[in-house]
Amino acid sequence: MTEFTDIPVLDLAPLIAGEDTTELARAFAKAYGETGFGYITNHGVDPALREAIFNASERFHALPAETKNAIALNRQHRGYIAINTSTDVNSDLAEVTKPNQSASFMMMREDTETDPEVYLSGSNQWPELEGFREACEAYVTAMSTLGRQLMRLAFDALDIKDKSILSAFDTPTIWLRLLHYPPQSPQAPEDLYGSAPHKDFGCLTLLAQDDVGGLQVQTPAGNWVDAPPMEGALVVNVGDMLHRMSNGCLRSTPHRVINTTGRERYSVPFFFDPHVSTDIAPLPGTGAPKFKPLNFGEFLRSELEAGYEAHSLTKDDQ
Ligand SMILES: O=C(O)CCC(=O)C(=O)O
Ligand SMILES: [Fe+2]
Repeated sequence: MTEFTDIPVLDLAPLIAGEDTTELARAFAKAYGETGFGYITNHGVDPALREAIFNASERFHALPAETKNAIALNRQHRGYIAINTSTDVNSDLAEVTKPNQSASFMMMREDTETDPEVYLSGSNQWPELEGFREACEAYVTAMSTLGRQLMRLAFDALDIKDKSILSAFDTPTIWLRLLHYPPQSPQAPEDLYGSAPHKDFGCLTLLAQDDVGGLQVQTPAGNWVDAPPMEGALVVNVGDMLHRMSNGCLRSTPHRVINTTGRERYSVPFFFDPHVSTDIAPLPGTGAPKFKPLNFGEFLRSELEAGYEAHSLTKDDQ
């Protein structure tokens, strides 16, 4: 694998303008084949939506603990995760013994009802906070549009002729995560993380971060490269499912957050994944399959249940 020292930048202007994307697709293949991370500029998302989501996040995290805990994370994986309650139990990248030094609000697709046949279907838990739900929904609408455009670009980059798989993203599985990282003491133990080393398990993550910094990306040689804030840009990375679909051509790269800046940090990852009924397998045209097919819903169930149990246990301990 090619070693890297910085995170590439991709200008999305031709894609957003509906112009020729041949060069962009080539740049995408290189960036995500080598680094698995990129800064996306000229992505077309209204800066006002970004401002509104950060404002909503700050107001949410400033609410009293009991108000936030009233909507604690449920089995549909929606709601509030308090600090010191989420340990990355599935991490095979580091021995993670201490819970993440961050708190978050998780929103998923807003379904009108919970369908027992569809894992994670349901409605969200909303706090009583004026304008909060509206800000989340408007942001998610814009990011879902961008997510679809980026998935198409990814398949172009892989030279996939039959793009019928795109219909798996018509009713996508999404998470909007409003993260708050308090400052960590520079004297904190080395294995205390804002977010412990992990790979994202889905297809694409579109991350907005404030101006504080703290995100780091691991190189093939095991070094950590900073992914500092870039004004107006989104940090986009590939997760394990797109890695499998691409038959290993696009990388799912480990990353972590350590916030020793002395400042509070807010970030907003948006996870864009296919419907839970989707079977994930190397796509035709990517060569002899290196991965066995798996069902996304079943995969999520095994991934999330372990985390949920660990999270509930920590909560009860407090
Ligand atoms: O806060 C960040 O910058 C990254 C968060 C992250 O990696 C995640 O939520 O998966
Ligand atoms: Fe992540």
